[in-house]
Amino acid sequence: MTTRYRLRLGTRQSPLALAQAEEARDRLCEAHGWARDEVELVEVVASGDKILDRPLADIGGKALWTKELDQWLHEGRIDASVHSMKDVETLRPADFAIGAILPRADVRDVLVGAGSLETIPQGARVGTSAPRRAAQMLHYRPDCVIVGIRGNVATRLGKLAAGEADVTLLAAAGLERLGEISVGTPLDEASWLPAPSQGAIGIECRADDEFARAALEAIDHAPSRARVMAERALLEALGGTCHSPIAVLTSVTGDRLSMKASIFSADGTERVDGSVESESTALDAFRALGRDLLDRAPPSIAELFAPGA
Ligand SMILES: NCc1[nH]cc(CCC(=O)O)c1CC(=O)O
Repeated sequence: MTTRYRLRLGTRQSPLALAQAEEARDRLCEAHGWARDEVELVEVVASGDKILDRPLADIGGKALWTKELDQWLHEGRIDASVHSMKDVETLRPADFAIGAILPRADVRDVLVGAGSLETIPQGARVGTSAPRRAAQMLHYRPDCVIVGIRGNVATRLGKLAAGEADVTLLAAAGLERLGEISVGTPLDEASWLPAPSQGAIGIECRADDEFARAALEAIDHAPSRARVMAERALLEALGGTCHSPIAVLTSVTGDRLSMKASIFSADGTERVDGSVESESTALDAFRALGRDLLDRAPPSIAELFAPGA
C-alpha cells in the first residue's frame, strides 16, 4: 500500500502564505521527483489573521502567526510548517528545527503611492503598522503622519485605493509572489534598510522527524540560511520582535557575512547605526553588534527593546 502524500505542509491561508507554500511544494517535488499531490498543503488559521480590526500590539500575546501552526506540528497533524521568516520569533520550540530556508527573494520595501521618498507630498499620511517602516519614514520625512493599516497585501492596497492613506510600504518579496510588484517603486536597500529576514521563506519540522529533515535539507539554500540566522542572532541580542524598529541588511561572500543594522526611536528622530563583518557561522559577532547598538542607544530607543527577556 502506498500513502497518498509524503509530506503534509502546514500554511496560513492568506494568498501570500499560499503562494509561499506552493513555492515550497514545487521545490520539494523538483528536488525529490515527487508528484504534486505527494505534498499536501494543509491550511491552518492563524490568530493574526482572525483579528484584523485592532493594532497587533493591542491583541496581546506573541506568536500571532506561528501559534496554531506550531500546535498542529506538535500534534503531528502536519509534518512541516511554511513561514515568512520575518514573522517568526527568535525563540522557537526546542523540539522544532528550521529544516530549510528557501533562496531569498528581493529584500527591499516597495513604496506605493509616490515615486520616491522625496516626492511624497508634504504631510502625507503613511499607512503602515510596522514600527520599522513608521520610524524609518519619520526619520527621513518627519512631516509625514503615520496611520495604522493592517491586513494582507490586497487589503492594504485596497485601503490605500480607498483613501485611508496616501502612501504605503510593502515588501517587494510579497508583492512579487502575488504578481503585484508593479504597484510601486522599490526603495534602495542600502539607504532604506529591510526588516530582519524579509523575503525569506523558512520551513520548520519536528527535530526528530528524520524523513522531513532529509526532505527539507535538499531544498535548503545555504547563503540564504546564513543571512537569516545572522539577522535572527542580531534580533535575539536586541530582544527585538517583528514589532521593533530594527532594520538590517546582510550580504554573503564565500564564508563571510557582512551586516549593516540600524535601530530607531518610535518617532524616527533618533537612530543608531552599526556594522560588522565576520565568518557567517560565528553568530556571536552579530549578537555583539546588537549589544553594541543598544549600548549606544539613547533611552528613547533602548526602551523599545528587551534584551535578555
Ligand atoms: N508582516 C507581514 C508580512 N510578513 C511577510 C511579508 C512579506 C514577505 C516577506 O517579507 O517575506 C509581509 C507583508 C509585508 O511586509 O509587506
